[in-house]
Amino acid sequence: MTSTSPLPWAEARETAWAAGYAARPAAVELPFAEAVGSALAAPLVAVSDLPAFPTSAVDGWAVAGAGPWRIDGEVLAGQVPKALGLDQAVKIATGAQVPEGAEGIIRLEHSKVEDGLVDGPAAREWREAGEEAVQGEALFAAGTPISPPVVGLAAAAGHATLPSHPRPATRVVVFGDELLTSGVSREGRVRDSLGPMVPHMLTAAGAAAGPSIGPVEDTLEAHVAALREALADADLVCTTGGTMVGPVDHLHAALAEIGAEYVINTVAVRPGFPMLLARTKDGKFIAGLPGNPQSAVIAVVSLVAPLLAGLRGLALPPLGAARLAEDVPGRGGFTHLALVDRAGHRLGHHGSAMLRGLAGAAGFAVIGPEQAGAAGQTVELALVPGV
Ligand SMILES: Nc1nc2c(c(=O)[nH]1)N[C@H]1C(S)=C(S)[C@@H](COP(=O)(O)OP(=O)(O)OC[C@H]3O[C@@H](n4cnc5c(N)ncnc54)[C@H](O)[C@@H]3O)O[C@H]1N2
Ligand code: MOO
Repeated sequence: MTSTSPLPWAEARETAWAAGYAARPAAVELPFAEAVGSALAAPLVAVSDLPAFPTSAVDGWAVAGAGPWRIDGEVLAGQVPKALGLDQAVKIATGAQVPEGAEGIIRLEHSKVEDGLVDGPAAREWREAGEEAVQGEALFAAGTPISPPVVGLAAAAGHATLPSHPRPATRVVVFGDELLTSGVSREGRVRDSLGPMVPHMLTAAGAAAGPSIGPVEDTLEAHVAALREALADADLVCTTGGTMVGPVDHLHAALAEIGAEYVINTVAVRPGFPMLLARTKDGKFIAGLPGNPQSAVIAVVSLVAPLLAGLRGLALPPLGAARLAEDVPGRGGFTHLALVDRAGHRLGHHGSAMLRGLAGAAGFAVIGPEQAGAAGQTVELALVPGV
């Protein structure tokens, strides 16, 4: 590991995001399923009025003139009604186009039918054309996150695709001879928990995550080969383990070997400080997640999720808030990311080698450098993608 001073945590988040944003792929028209989770690259404009025609809000009778009204057929949703004559009524379904000439609708439950005539209180119980939007109106500005309701509205407003930034392809490369992919941990060897877990977090953070690679043998040659294999079909490769200076920690040497340059090399955060972000000459990213499983997740939260947000054209992921139910110690000059539940209590089993606390957490309470958290205090909460 080259000797650089760890970057302050808040700055590391912003640096990772800015690197992603600057490298975001050109916006293209993407089908909804691929656009969701990105940001609009152009304003979303209504292709038609919304509703495109007056639409009944109730099941009832559309009427014209003075009652009682003579019943003349029915109009269902999806049909085009004929114009309504004076003193006539047509049975109408919720969502059906209101006939021209209609002056009111009587709700079915308020109507009385007798001898082919209907009577009851009529009101304008329909949605006017263009009530939600008029043709050509900008519904959302460029940069708006494409959430599921934005997709729904885009469909309602007549679109089939959205101009947005494609999901970055990602691969996870798991380093470590000591790792097992089946059975129980034994004889100095432990089950790989990161290969099965991290891709789901990447998916939740907006990536198209391919299957994990590894465990990779603890030699420099094997590390370099695995990195090259992963980079061949990924925009971002997340490695796990090997970030430190142990006898078989080859990540830094492998990065040098493939000519990658550091964007971030260590972050002033506990746990997780050996995390890093590097970039290859052809602009692909490599995130080095520490091997301790909770530390690896902290690297996803701190560097990878902001990077992916930038690559999708989104703003830096906002932090939530947590009201601490108990005191939380600081970590000197480092930011402390402390697992808390929804009530603001610290979770047991929160060691950096453990996932048990994380699995039941609301997120990481952020205790800044040279600070401590006090019971009752509201602090920022770093959210874990997919949790
Ligand atoms: N001399 C020092 N040693 C260590 C320091 C230090 O400052 N000085 N920092 C510690 C910290 S903090 C961390 S975090 C780890 C980072 O280690 P590496 O990224 O090099 O990871 P490994 O050594 O390969 O593994 C650490 C630990 O995690 C287990 N592990 C690794 N990968 C997986 C996986 N896919 N699934 C489950 N568990 C995994 C591995 O068995 C080790 O127990 O360095 C400390 N050391
Ligand atoms: O940074 Mo290590 O991640 O404290 O366990």
